[in-house]
Formats: sequence, C-alpha cells, structure tokens
Amino acid sequence: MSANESPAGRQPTATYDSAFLKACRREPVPHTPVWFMRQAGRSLPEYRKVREGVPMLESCMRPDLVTEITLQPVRRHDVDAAIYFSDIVVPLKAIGIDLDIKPGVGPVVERPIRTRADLAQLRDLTPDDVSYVTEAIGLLTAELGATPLIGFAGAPFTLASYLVEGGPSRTYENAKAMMYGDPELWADLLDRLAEITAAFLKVQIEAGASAVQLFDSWAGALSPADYRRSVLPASAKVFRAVEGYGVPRIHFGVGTGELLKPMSDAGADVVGVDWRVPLDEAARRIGPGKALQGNLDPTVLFAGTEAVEAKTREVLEAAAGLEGHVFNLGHGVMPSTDPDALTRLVEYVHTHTAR
Ligand SMILES: Cc1c2[nH]c(c1CCC(=O)O)Cc1[nH]c(c(CCC(=O)O)c1C)Cc1[nH]c(c(CCC(=O)O)c1C)Cc1[nH]c(c(C)c1CCC(=O)O)C2
Repeated sequence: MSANESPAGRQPTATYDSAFLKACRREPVPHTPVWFMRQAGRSLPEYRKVREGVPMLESCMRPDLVTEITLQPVRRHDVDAAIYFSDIVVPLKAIGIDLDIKPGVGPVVERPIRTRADLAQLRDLTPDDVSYVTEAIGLLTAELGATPLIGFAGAPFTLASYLVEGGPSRTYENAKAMMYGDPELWADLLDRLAEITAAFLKVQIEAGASAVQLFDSWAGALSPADYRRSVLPASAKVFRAVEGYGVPRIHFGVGTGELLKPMSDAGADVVGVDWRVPLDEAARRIGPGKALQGNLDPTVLFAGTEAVEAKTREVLEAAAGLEGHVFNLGHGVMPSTDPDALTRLVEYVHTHTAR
C-alpha cells in the first residue's frame, strides 16, 4: 500500500455533516463552528481535579483519563469539535526518548540530539508503541457520537526545536546552528521526525479521528526562505502520508504571518492563523482553495464580555468572505482564563453566525 492510500475497509466513524468538517471542506455551514486549542487543560477546575497527583505524561497514557479530559470541554462549552488530549512529545516518549514535561516549563529532553550519532535515538513508531491512543480514541468516538475528534501531532520543526535544544527556547540557537551549519544532518533529522509524526497521525485516524492538526507552533522563528528550504519538505511529507484518508488536515503555527503561504503549500486543507494577521489579509496571502482557522487573541478573554464580543465581531467580519472558517483562538487557551468566558464565546459565535 502506498503512503497515500487509506487502508481498505476503514469506514469513516464520524458523521460527515458536522459544521466543523463542513467548514474544513469549504462547504456551507449552519453556523460557524468553534473549538479552542488547549480547550482541555488547566483553565477547567474539573481538569485540575482529575490531574491531581498524576504527572502530565502519565495522564496521556491512561485511556480513562484521556477520555475524561478530552470530553470535559465538549460537555462544558458546546464546542463543535473535541481535540484528543495528549502532547506533541508523546510519540517521542513512546519510541523511548528520555524526556519529561516539567510543570510550568514544558518538555525537557535528557540527551539532546546534536550529532549524527544522536539520530539513533529516533526509531520508527509502531501502533503497538501507542496502543493507549488507539484504545482511548475507541472510547472517545463511542462517547462523542456526531462530534468530530481532532487528532494532532507536533510538526518536525517544532519537535526538533525541543529535541535539539533539550527544552523550551526563545532563540532556537542550537536547532538553527544545525539547520545552517549541517544542513544534511538537519534534513535527516526532520525526515526521521516526519516519518514518526506521519505514523502517529495514521494511528489516530485509523482509530477514528476525523481531522488532524499539525502544530508547528515555533515555525514563526524562521524566514520564509529558510522555512521553504529546510522545513517545508518534512511537513509536506507528513501531509502527503495522510492525504489518502480524506480527513481534513489543519496546519497551525504562531507568529507565522510571513509563512502563511508556504505553510499552506505544505499540503494543508485548513490553515491556522494567529491573531497578528486579520483573516481576510491571511486569505489574500494564502490564495483560494483553503479554509482558515482562527484567530481571536487569547488574552482578549481577560478583558470582559463587551470587549470579547467586539473583538469577536472583528474576527467574524474579517472571515465573512472566506470559503471556510473554523473559529478558534490565535493560540491556546491560557491557564488562568475564566471557563465561563469561553462558554459565552462559543454561544456568541454560534448565534451570530446562524444561517
Ligand atoms: C508547543 C506544544 C507543546 N504541546 C503542544 C504544543 C503545540 C500547541 C501550542 O503551540 O500550544 C500541544 C498540546 N499539549 C496539550 C494539548 C491538549 C489538547 C488541547 O488542545 O486541548 C495540545 C494540543 C496538553 C498539555 N501540554 C502541557 C499541558 C500543561 C501541563 C499540565 O496540565 O500539567 C497541557 C494541558 C504541557 C506543555 N507541553 C508543551 C508546552 C509548551 C507545555 C506547557 C508547559 C506549562 O506551561 O506547564 C509543548
């Protein structure tokens, strides 16, 4: 079977008439669909309760917890899609990379990848490595009914930024030193990560995810030329690998105003936009044939209902002429966000876009 073919016999498990999937496919929708990046997480008291005493990575490997945490924001906010509760470093942990997610810090890698010999740490990912993902998605799709489940993975560049730096970074100096100084090693690293990422997304789709999002959160650190030369080929490989399933593919990054066109060219069906570029301008940069996702500044949620509604109207007005629009924040929900503000925002978007 070629990488582009979906396996014979797999039946789509989600209903294909949800507003979210329709918007991704640029079809008419009953209302603009809404979900939030990081909708499952610390903004919810019920999340903090079930996570008590359970380390982040352990929670990602327990199907009962994953199912409960994924469903929490769906129950509470009436969002149009669930996002599978996990983290971008889970597939790396699953192939044996020594890493942890440190509270308030993020992913920390014990032995950073800096040399060709270090590449040996990156073996192929098989479905057995992440059997808890298959199990959790089975539980979830049964509970979710018609609500689509979004699977996700970190893009090769963003994963490489953690693996080469050894942890979060503002400058990515080690990753960029490899990218500029040893382009062959860099290309091989990103290609390995593309294969691991593609395998991880396939597991999620085959288990029942009805869309996937590739998070290249930190790609905004790159110039368009460097992105095209050193990153796009690996991300394009990931998108090609899952093309044959026919599920919408979303591509998102932060600070990527200058990269919207190349990130779209990597093969996404839907391009995620942060709050720095209005959606109509983003559409001009990208050109026809793509749906857009975004892009309310997540900090607006601290400003009170009137400000949230005014800024939401701005987003909806900029989105009015788009071929397809999935409402979201421009980046993840911040942990101190009032969850009621999110619930009100979903209702506001639904009622003000009802057709
Ligand atoms: C860069 C990145 C990471 N992880 C992720 C990204 C890309 C998305 C983005 O740009 O925000 C992706 C991610 N991580 C998590 C999700 C959950 C699904 C959802 O969106 O609801 C998703 C989609 C859970 C999580 N991942 C993490 C948490 C917080 C840890 C906790 O709740 O104990 C959650 C809910 C940890 C994590 N993991 C990472 C960071 C930077 C952090 C935050 C560290 C901190 O502030 O404590 C790496």
